[in-house]
Amino acid sequence: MRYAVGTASSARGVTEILAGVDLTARQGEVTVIIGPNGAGKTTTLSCAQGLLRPSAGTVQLLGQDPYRAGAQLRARVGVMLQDGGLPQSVKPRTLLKHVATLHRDPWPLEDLIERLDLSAFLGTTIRRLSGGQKQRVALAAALIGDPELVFLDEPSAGLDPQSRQLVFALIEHLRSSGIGIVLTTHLLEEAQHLADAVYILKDGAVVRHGTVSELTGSAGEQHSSAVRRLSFAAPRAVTRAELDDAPFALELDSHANRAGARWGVPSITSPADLTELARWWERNGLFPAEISFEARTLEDVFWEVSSP
Ligand SMILES: Nc1ncnc2c1ncn2[C@@H]1O[C@H](COP(=O)(O)OP(=O)(O)OP(=O)(O)O)[C@@H](O)[C@H]1O
Repeated sequence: MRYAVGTASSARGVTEILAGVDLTARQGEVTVIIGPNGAGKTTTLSCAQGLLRPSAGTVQLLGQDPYRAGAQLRARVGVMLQDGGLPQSVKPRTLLKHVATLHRDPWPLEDLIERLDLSAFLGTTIRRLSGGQKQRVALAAALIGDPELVFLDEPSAGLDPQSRQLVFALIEHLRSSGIGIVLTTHLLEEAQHLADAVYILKDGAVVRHGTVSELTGSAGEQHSSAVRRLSFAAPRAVTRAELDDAPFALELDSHANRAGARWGVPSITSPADLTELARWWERNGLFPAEISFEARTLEDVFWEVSSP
């Protein structure tokens, strides 16, 4: 699957929402779109699915223009919308059975029920389900046709940790079966865990894209690929004069208690930087109670690119 959207607009062609979205998603991969509220994630998915027609640019879905394509293309694609889009007065089993009959070779219903742990509420009217239960039914409805690719708009929003694990496992199963998955999420840990490719959208444009390791290794012009984040627990409060003497900007990670505070040093790029920091500890008699060292996360990159 490939699609590139130059500019998209509403059906009346008056509102420019996307300008600068060039995105390719591949079969057998999880492509994750992240970005602040209103960045254009749902609009990008709507263009890709053929629900909106871009006023400029091209969109290709499984080699076809999704806006003009017919039912045959739609049958190959699974879609889970942000608001669920489920009929409220039917029961999940009835709905899933019905959707299955619309497809030539549906996903075995009992297997999907088990994977998403739906059995306890299959006979309850959808209107009466909890948000997380509805979410899982919506995911099952997107998958029952055994699609070649799926679009999932915030699939884990509102799920409890157990249900989220089920959804993660199912997404990994889809990937290993060669299905393409395009999803949006606000959970950056989830994105980091699942994504083969990440696109960060801001104000209707892609501002960064790449694999998680590409993004966490190189985002931000001032950072080299060796950037790590070090944090340490100070044995006591650090004075203003000591802070002024520090070789790097220190960030307060947690508030001071009797044992001192936890400080972050975001810009350690070499052993020489570490030596300088250790000299500062030595000069000030600050032998840390604990030190940890972490690679930057997708969340760090997200904050860098989304801060004004
Ligand atoms: N039909 C429309 N007409 C006018 N403006 C729209 C339309 N649809 C979306 N927008 C605007 O376009 C922008 C992008 O919306 P979109 O729903 O794609 O964002 P999003 O990244 O999915 O946000 P969220 O994280 O809140 O779901 C928003 O400012 C929204 O108000």
